[in-house]
Amino acid sequence: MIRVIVCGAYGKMGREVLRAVHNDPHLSIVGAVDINSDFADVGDIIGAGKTGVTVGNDLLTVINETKPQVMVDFTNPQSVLNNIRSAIKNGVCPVVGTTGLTEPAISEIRELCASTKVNAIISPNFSIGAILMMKLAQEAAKYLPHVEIIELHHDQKLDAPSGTALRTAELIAGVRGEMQQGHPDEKEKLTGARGGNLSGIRLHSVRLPGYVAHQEVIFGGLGQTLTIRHDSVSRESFMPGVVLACKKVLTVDGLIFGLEHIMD
Ligand SMILES: NC(=O)C1=CN([C@@H]2O[C@H](COP(=O)(O)OP(=O)(O)OC[C@H]3O[C@@H](n4cnc5c(N)ncnc54)[C@H](OP(=O)(O)O)[C@@H]3O)[C@@H](O)[C@H]2O)C=CC1
Ligand SMILES: O=C(O)C1=N[C@H](C(=O)O)C[C@H](O)C1
Repeated sequence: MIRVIVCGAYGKMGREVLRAVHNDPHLSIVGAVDINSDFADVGDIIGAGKTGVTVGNDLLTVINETKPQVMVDFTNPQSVLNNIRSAIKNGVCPVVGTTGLTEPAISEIRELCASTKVNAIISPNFSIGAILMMKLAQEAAKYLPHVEIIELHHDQKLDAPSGTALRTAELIAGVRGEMQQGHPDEKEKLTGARGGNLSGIRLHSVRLPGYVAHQEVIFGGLGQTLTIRHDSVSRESFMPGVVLACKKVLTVDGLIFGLEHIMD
C-alpha cells in the first residue's frame, strides 16, 4: 500500500481525490490537509463512514504525524510551491494538479528533485482526453498553423487562462513557432476582445456556472476549419490520471511534467 496525503482536501478536486485514493486497493489515505480544516474525519467528507484519518490544517504537522510517501496537491497558485518544497524536503513525492506554477518555480522543483532524489509529477491536466486533445492539436498545427483556443470552465475558477490552455498553446508554439495571426492592423474596440496572446496564439476564457472543464482548439485553413474539443463533464475524469501518478511517482526519475510521460 502506498501512503498518500491530500492537500486541499475540502476543495472540489481534493474531495474527489480522497474518494479515488480511498477506493483504490493499492493506495491508502493516511492524512489530509486544508487551510480551513475543522479536523473532520475523511470518511465523513466522502460518505465512507469513519476512517480515523482527520483533516489537519498544517502540512508539516500532517507529514510528521502520518509519514506519507506521496502528497497530492490541488490547492491554489499561491500555496502550491511552498507545499511542494515542504513535501520534497521531507522525502514525500508530490503529485500536483494545481495550476499557476511559473517556469522559474518549475525549474526550482526540478533542481530540488535532482538534489534530494525525491520524485515529483506535475500535470496541468490529469484527464486522458485532454492529453489526447493536446497531442492531436500539436499534430494538426504542423499542417494548419492558424489556431485559437477557447477554454470554458466553472465560474469558481481562480486562474485564466487555464493551465491546460497555456500548455496547449506552448506545445503548439513548439511545433509552429511564433506567428502573427489575423489582420496586422486589427484594433480591439473593447480591451481583451481578442483574448490573451501566447506566441501569436489567441486564448479565450469563458467562466459560467454549469461548466466543469472544456476546451476547443480551432484551426483555420483555406475554406475550412478543424475543431478539436475536449469536455470534462465530471471531475471523475481526472481520477485515473491522479491514481496512476500516485503509483508511478515513487519510481520515475526526478520531476515529470505532463501525464503523457507516464501513460504507456
Ligand atoms: N491538473 C488537473 O487535472 C486539474 C487541476 N485543477 C486545478 O487544481 C486546483 C484546485 O482546484 P479546485 O479543487 O477546483 O479548487 P478549490 O478552490 O475547490 O479547492 C482548493 C482547496 O484548497 C484549499 N487550500 C488553499 N490553500 C491551501 C493550503 N495552503 N493548504 C491546504 N489547502 C489549501 C482551499 O481552501 P479555501 O477555499 O479556503 O481557499 C480549498 O479548500 C486549481 O489550481 C485548478 O486549476 C483542477 C482540476 C483538474
Ligand atoms: O480549475 C479547474 O477546474 C481545472 N483546472 C485545470 C486547468 O487550469 O487547466 C485543469 C482543468 O481544466 C480543470
